[in-house]
Amino acid sequence: MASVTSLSDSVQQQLASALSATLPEAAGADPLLRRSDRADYQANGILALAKKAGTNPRELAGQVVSRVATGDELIKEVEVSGPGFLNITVSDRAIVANLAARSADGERLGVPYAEAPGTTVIDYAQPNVAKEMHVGHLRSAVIGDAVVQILEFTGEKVVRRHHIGDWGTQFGMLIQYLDEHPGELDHKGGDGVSGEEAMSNLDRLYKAARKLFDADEEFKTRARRRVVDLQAGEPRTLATWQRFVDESKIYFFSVFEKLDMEVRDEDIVGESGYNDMLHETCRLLEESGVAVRSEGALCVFFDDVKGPDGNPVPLIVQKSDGGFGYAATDLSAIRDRVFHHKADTLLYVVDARQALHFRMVFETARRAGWLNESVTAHQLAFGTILGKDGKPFKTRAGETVKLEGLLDEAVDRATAVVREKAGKVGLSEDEIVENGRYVGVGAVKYADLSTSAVRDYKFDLDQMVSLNGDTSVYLQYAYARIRSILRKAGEARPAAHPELELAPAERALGLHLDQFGETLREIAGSYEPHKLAAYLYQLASALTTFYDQCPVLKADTPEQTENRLFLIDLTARTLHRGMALLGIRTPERL
Ligand SMILES: NC(=[NH2+])NCCC[C@H](N)C(=O)O
Repeated sequence: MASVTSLSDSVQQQLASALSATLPEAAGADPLLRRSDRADYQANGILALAKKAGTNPRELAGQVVSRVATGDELIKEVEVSGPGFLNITVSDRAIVANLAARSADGERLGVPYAEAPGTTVIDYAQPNVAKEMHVGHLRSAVIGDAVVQILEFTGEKVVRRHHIGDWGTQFGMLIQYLDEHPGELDHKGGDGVSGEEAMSNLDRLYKAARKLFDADEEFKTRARRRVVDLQAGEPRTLATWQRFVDESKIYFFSVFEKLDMEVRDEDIVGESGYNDMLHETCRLLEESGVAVRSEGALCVFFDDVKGPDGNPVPLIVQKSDGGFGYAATDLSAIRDRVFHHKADTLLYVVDARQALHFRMVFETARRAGWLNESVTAHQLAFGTILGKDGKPFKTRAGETVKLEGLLDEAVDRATAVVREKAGKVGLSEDEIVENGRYVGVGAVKYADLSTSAVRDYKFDLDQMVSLNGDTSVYLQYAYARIRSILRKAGEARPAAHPELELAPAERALGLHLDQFGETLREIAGSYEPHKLAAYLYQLASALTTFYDQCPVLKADTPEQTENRLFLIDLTARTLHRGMALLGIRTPERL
């Protein structure tokens, strides 16, 4: 099936050609079409073009109007308004015909692929080995997953990278401790260790190792030696290190599963994965003069990065003791992603508090020539999750909040909400449990995805599972309600009736459905999934108005009923697809 040109794109093209026929120097100029309350669209671009050409804007607008073909095909009416705007109304027939073409396009709903898709490597969902995941990791996972889904839908080649923290000096202490207490990571119940048990094992071990490290000088020395062994790739040390990684992965996967999110083992390439590249990265930076030795350390300096004392704060690529840190790994990862994976875009879904690190790393890579105009890197920085009190989210004891507990609580609350209505819908206990899970996890994801990522937001479960307002469960109910009407009407896909006149609420719904592809196109360029959430919420709101004003099963004629069924069917499929792109399920019955 074929992709569908949106009504707004078609109108835009017609205006642009009328415009360039009227004013040849305006060829290729953008008529700046926007949705409008006065008509379907308003074009605001003529004003500026007329000024530039030294002609009267209203006159120019009038000439453009006289060149636009009007009728039933597409543009029904176009008129000059105000100082030189155009108000455009499209025909009912064009709306329904456009939607019918979308409906015929199966799963893609007429959404075109990007014209020139590229390769994006996206770095997201990157917890740390032997450490509990926190709410920041939740944000990275949820936002990153949505961006992956949206980019893949537009045809972009996406390489996923989970840059887990699995390397560094802290492993010396852990490895040494485990070698001295070999039973500590054994699983009591045999092989089938749960994620929770894995994490509590690791946590206990971490605390014990830390305690010994701080108290016992000789242990400290032994631990430091193991760091050297690890970096040298000494086999026994590596084997012990691997146990930490494996145990942590059991835990990570259990959390990702709870999040209802696919993470593939082969996409987990942690900091250790770049170990072999570190020396070469440093050599390249030093030989090109991008990095210089300063007090023994290999450093990159920036004019605009200074400490409180006014002295420059460099990016340290290699410490004076020869050790490599976070920056060396990230610079090596850039080389791998650009030269091996042939990426043209690198994305990093990481906490805004790491913005300076990434700014310095990206600038260093630019100076080295690894990044340039055609190979770019962006941090999709996200803000902090706050508690209800507006302070960073902590438990009462001041500890960071455990992710699993949070998800469990969301699911509990959601299950209660689902249960309340379950009788009316006739849900079985299994369905209640399954829906509770999809509604609860969806609530958490949607809350995260419905505000701009850089903003902090309050984690408020009551609000998140509320049936009214901008929540996932509101959208999920909108979907389920349509599905229930369609089931009542019989499962055959309803046909469109372009010959019918549309009510205002039908037009509004139809014009919004038409914008799906454009919304995705915009997001694929700006990496702002919250705009998809906003789109879907507006879609559900347009649907609510439609229900209020347009009886479906009791419409005036059978054709009108079928056309309305057709409209809500396409709405349901658009909701379903859009929510799936956000990583949220839409149960059939709720
Ligand atoms: N390439 C990167 N540095 N990615 C981000 C890694 C995030 C890091 N593991 C953390 O927990 O903060």
